[in-house]
Amino acid sequence: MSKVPVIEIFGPTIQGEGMVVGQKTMFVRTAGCDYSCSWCDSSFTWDGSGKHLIVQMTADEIWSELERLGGSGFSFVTISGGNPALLRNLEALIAILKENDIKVGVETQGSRWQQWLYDIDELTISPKPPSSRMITDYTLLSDILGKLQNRNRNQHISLKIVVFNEEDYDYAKQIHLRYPTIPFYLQVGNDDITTTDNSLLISHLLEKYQALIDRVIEDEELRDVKVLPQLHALVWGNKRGV
Ligand SMILES: C[S@@+](CC[C@H](N)C(=O)[O-])C[C@H]1O[C@@H](n2cnc3c(N)ncnc32)[C@H](O)[C@@H]1O
Ligand SMILES: Nc1nc2[nH]cc(C(=O)O)c2c(=O)[nH]1
Ligand code: SF4
Ligand SMILES: [Mg+2]
Repeated sequence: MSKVPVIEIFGPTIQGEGMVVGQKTMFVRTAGCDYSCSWCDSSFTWDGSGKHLIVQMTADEIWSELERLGGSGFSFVTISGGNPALLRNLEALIAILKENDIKVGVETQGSRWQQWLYDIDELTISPKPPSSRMITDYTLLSDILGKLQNRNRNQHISLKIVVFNEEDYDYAKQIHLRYPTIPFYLQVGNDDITTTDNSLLISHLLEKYQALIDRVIEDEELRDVKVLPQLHALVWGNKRGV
């Protein structure tokens, strides 16, 4: 059976971000990314610092670990990374999850296509703004979004842009104008991804959330938008595995 590089499996917890925020879920985090965002809060998946944590696992092994951790107390699994869309082999895991009536969410940046993206119930595509120092390939992004929209299944997709500054805000707006029919989320950027001082971090992130809300309120051009913090950061700070 084919294997995928897994760097952590955790939960049950809640989805802290985006369109299914608050959803009770397990997480499977795959290793490896084709990007290297300047502010990545999961850089251990790709920068070598988490190399010792990577385990090559079959779909059956991942399912067993999910059951061991979550028992029968979950109905949703979120696959994140790194970029899970680098891995064609995730097909087998998604099939097992479906067989067990588990809803599947995926977090990816819209830089790679896989056929199994059609089978994801809640798919978040998160193109990266200028502050990340990554360059968006709009031809590829449009191709991916076009495929997903044409299939018109029981799938929910959304665009989620992390905002750190005014340039990012403008980028987010431009993405929304390009793809106006796709549900659109703005997410507060966490610019202190190493601190362990939770009360300081939380008050800082809440201030940034308020500033982002204020920016949207005054903006008559941005109407159909949801503005969210990373809920898990407000509850647990920068703690890993939650
Ligand atoms: C770690 S990434 C993994 C999935 C995929 N590589 C991606 O970027 O969409 C999961 C989500 O966390 C967001 N994220 C990463 N670092 C962040 C930070 N410092 N502040 C806010 N969101 C962040 C990403 O934009 C993405 O939406
Ligand atoms: N609770 C929780 N929610 C999340 N939403 C997206 C996450 C991610 O790192 O992809 C994440 C995470 O790491 N934890
Ligand atoms: S695309 Fe996602 S995992 Fe990759 S570096 Fe950027 S935020 Fe991190
Ligand atoms: Mg995270």
